[in-house]
Amino acid sequence: MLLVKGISTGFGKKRVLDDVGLNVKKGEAVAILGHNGAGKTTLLQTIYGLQPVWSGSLYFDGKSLDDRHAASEAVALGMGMIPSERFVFPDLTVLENLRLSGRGLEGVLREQRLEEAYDDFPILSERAHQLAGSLSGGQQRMVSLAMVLMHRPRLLLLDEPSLGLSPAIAEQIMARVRGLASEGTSIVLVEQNIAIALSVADRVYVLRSGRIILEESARELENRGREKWWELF
Ligand SMILES: Nc1ncnc2c1ncn2[C@@H]1O[C@H](COP(=O)(O)OP(=O)(O)OP(=O)(O)O)[C@@H](O)[C@H]1O
Repeated sequence: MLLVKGISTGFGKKRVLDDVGLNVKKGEAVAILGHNGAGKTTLLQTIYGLQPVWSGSLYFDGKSLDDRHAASEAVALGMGMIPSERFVFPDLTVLENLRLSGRGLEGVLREQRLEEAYDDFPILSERAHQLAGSLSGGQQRMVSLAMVLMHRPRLLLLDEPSLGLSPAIAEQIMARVRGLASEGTSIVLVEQNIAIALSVADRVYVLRSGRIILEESARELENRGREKWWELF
């Protein structure tokens, strides 16, 4: 579904990603692990089209993304991204956020997706007419995910979805992400919390100073034992 071949990028003269390669199959969940500043967010942004590619190539669903012009093409291509910072319109209600995200969808389909969002996260139905900015951090994260899912992306990019959430809420969100993968959505997940990453990921890549230093299955990483995890970074 996604093939990243030897990409490099950065900011100004500073190189942040150096010859990074990875692949994600249909319905596969891949986690990107690494220290702060390793380049994980930059990698997601580059895949989504928010960051120019200095060298290397990206392929999505077998097609080259070399001639992509703007990140605004990502949704039409079938990508969705949830950044780590809050990503709702705080002065709009939950329902208005979801409807806004679903603009461009045909009316019946949009209403159907809305109902599915409420099925995924019943609390959003209860809070439909509440301003999104007044919700808890976890509920806002649910709104973000539901907004992105209005377009049923084939590739979902998630930047630290569990950050700052209680374990119960994080698990609720990750359970939905696991469900999406089992329904065929490909996932790229950036996570600081390795246990949470392993609860979703089939495979992991470790990024250090902008380079991939390890790729292995989630099971292999699990088998190393928790106490060995940090040595990898
Ligand atoms: N807009 C920017 N302008 C200049 N440098 C940036 C910018 N965004 C990120 N960087 C730098 O790029 C490097 C990688 O940052 P990035 O956010 O991709 O890392 P990360 O692995 O996601 O870390 P974190 O877990 O802290 O978010 C860092 O050195 C960071 O300071």
